[in-house]
Amino acid sequence: MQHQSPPPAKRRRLGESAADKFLRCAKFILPWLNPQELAVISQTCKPLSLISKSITLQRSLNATRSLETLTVPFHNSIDSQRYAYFVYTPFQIPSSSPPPRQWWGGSGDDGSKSENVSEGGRFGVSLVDELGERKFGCECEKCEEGYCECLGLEGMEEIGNECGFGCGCGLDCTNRVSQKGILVRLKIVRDVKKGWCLYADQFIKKGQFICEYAGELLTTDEARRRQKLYDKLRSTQSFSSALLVIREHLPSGQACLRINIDATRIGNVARFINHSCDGGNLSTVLLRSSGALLPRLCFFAARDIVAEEELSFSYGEVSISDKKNGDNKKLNCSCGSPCCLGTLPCENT
Ligand SMILES: C[S@@+](CC[C@H](N)C(=O)[O-])C[C@H]1O[C@@H](n2cnc3c(N)ncnc32)[C@H](O)[C@@H]1O
Repeated sequence: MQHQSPPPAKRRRLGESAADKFLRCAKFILPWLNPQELAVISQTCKPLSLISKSITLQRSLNATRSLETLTVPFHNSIDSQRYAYFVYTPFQIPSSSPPPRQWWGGSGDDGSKSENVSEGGRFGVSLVDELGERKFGCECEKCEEGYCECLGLEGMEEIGNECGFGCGCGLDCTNRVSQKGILVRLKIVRDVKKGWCLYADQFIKKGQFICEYAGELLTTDEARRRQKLYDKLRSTQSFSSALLVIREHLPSGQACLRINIDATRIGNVARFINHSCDGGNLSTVLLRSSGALLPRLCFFAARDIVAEEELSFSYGEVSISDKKNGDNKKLNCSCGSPCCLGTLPCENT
């Protein structure tokens, strides 16, 4: 049998199709890479450099990886960092080590919401069994605006109740304002002193829901371990952590529920909200939802907020020990408010 080589034109087509396959694979794989890996691979050849550039652009256009209804872009006019890299979750999740990879910035990532967030997912740790049966909850089917007969308020301003997975009503219930994701236009802006900052990109009315503080739920031991690691990283390089500790005093007054949420590696846009010594323009509410084991920390507009305003809240009281902390641990505050204390509150984990 005689083997005939294809004519030159056909050979070129065969060559092109191998290149096409290579590019198709690259377009599939590169969005899974982190910025360092992307930078390395972009130096190997021109086509991969072009794909990396397009991924970087897509990433800078939407921090939410299409897991929210609205896009949240990055804006940076002060240095070359185009975006902040972290894994996006719209809700609290159990801690994950190592953090999973997440596809981000490929073509087709057009900013439209790609996945419906399940009710179970939104509540993180729920009191619903594996078959989805309610273990407890209420029978409500229709609730009044902001009120469900089944859920009595605790009488504490910063704690609220919403219908949830354990209720008979659906996601369109009016008593679930914090469960529909981010519905106000936001953007993430780079500042010389504070790093990334979350900004309003539209007028936001007082009382409107902004977002929840989403991230990994940690045990206290793990929170302490990570805080030590973050303090060390900060002492050697420019590094921002987003580990929040919430203490909820239970009605008995005898016990305190401690919740550690780390949005440093896995989180949502709330990880970009900076501290302000004057309390900022956001109020925080611990929201309990029927069927959920743990409350969620949610941000609401504390007053009318205009477009282009930075969103901020108070990270807590600045203690004398925060001010005395050695240079390694002490963080200077640049909130710019007239009552600025010059030091960021430091969580004593
Ligand atoms: C939850 S993160 C906020 C987002 C952060 N700016 C970033 O670039 O990712 C908390 C960190 O932001 C910085 N930060 C927050 N508020 C600040 C303030 N008022 N002044 C200076 N830095 C601030 C500190 O580095 C702090 O550890």
